[in-house]
Amino acid sequence: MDQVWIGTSWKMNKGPAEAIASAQALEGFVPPQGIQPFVIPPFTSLKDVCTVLEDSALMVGAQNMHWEDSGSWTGEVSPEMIRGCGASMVEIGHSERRQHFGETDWTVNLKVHAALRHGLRPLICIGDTLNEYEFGVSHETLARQTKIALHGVARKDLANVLIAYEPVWAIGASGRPADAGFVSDVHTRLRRVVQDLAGAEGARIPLLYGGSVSQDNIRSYVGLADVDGVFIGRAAWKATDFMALIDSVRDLVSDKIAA
Ligand SMILES: O=C(COP(=O)(O)O)[C@@H](O)CO
Repeated sequence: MDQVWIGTSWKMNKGPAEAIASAQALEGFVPPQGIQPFVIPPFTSLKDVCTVLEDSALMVGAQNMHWEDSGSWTGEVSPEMIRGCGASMVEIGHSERRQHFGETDWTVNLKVHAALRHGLRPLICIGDTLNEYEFGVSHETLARQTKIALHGVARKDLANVLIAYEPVWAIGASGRPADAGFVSDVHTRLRRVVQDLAGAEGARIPLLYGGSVSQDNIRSYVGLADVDGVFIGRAAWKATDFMALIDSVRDLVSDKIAA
């Protein structure tokens, strides 16, 4: 592993003024060696945040995207529009979009192809529901979501793909953080899935964990061998908290990179 990814999505929070202020607070941040930080603001601030963070160490992404280049898709945003704002990443298939906005494994696949076609790095979110977890079929669900998301993707493009395992039951104020042992098991199995799909290229896809990550538990996830980063919500919305979370795993990351 050559780097650890630590990012936050601001979800539907921060209007333009607050988003710019948060970006300005992050602008001069120098992350510890081996950590690639990223922020994912709402669309209304995407261009402004990209401008503020243009020469910074942070990457910027969008929270969603349509798969077509343009057309009569009222309310949607195309890959070119996102590129035009200056973003280099795009979050695809977050469970909140699957749950509330009809996102399916198949639309995730279309969006992954579109992102790669347009030079955007897709951050593919996969996750098991509480029912799936309790019935013991999490691994089947995650393998299915991963295989469909990556279906037809050329091996050379896999170097630009990120996957975040985010149990639906772990996300948000009512979620409970996943046990590190369970995350380790999931990631080890996911590693096998991507390796079976795409050999050495698949084996290098960064696998992040997300869901109620906080200052109390971040080290338990980042310390795991098959966890290549974390994707954080609430606990990282304040810029100072985000930077503190990153700083708190400095030693773990340098050990990981050296290993
Ligand atoms: O949803 C996510 C995690 O949210 P938490 O508030 O940390 O539970 C993840 O996608 C980052 O936005």
